[in-house]
Amino acid sequence: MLAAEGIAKSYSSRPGRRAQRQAVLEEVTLRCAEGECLGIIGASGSGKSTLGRILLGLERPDQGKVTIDGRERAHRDAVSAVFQDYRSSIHPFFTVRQALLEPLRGKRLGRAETDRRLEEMLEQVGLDGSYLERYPHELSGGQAQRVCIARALLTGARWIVLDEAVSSLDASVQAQVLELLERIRGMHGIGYLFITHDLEAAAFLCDRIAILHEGRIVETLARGRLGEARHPYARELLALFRSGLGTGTGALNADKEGKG
Ligand SMILES: Nc1ncnc2c1ncn2[C@@H]1O[C@H](COP(=O)(O)OP(=O)(O)OP(=O)(O)O)[C@@H](O)[C@H]1O
Repeated sequence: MLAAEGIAKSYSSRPGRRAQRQAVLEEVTLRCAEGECLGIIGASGSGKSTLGRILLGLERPDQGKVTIDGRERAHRDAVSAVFQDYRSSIHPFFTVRQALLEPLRGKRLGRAETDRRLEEMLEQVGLDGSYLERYPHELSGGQAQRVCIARALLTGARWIVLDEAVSSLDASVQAQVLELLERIRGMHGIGYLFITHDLEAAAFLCDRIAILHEGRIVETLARGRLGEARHPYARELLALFRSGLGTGTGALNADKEGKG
């Protein structure tokens, strides 16, 4: 179980000035079981990416803790990430092979075993061995994001933080990558923390959706129970979604609330 308990984080809102701090997260508590997909949805500036970085161990909270199976500071290897900006996520001078080798460093695999793993992983994300020698600029956005997903899986992590991981892709490519993520979750039993502003995408992929508003999780809803939201902000968000004014891709054919 990946858990965050009582997370608080603030930043200095005016660097150099004294005691001017902006509270970004307050009392955030969540749990994500292995193999579960927990959506974290909220407007721009609500603190989603900050929470993602804390879950990844890239930043430390001012208060609270992140635990894996009850242990603190165990998350560095257990949690991996795929970010929105797939282009800068892969070093521009690295081939796909070099990018995918990064998480295997220190694993002492022979050349043949390494190649086998890389090709197998590429196939799992819908590419093949012919992509190994390509550079990032020779990939489409969807292909580059598939490489980032393959790299996250090669780390052997038990959870992946997907921070707006499909948001920069065209609508039809978004739908393909979401379907890929769902398939991979079934194959690997890996958990996702799916950070998004897109309720349609979250409703497609996630088992539960936590609604972040002004740094607090105001409500967490199971996918089939989105209609039961009680918090005014959650109800507003869902009403926008239903009226088609939400930020959804419009590319998904899923039965949003009934699926699963
Ligand atoms: N390192 C930092 N230093 C100072 N302020 C920061 C830092 N990181 C984030 N913030 C501030 O914290 C708030 C939340 O930012 P965050 O990126 O977590 O929000 P978000 O919900 O992911 O937004 P978006 O959807 O626009 O990416 C913002 O007001 C942002 O300016």
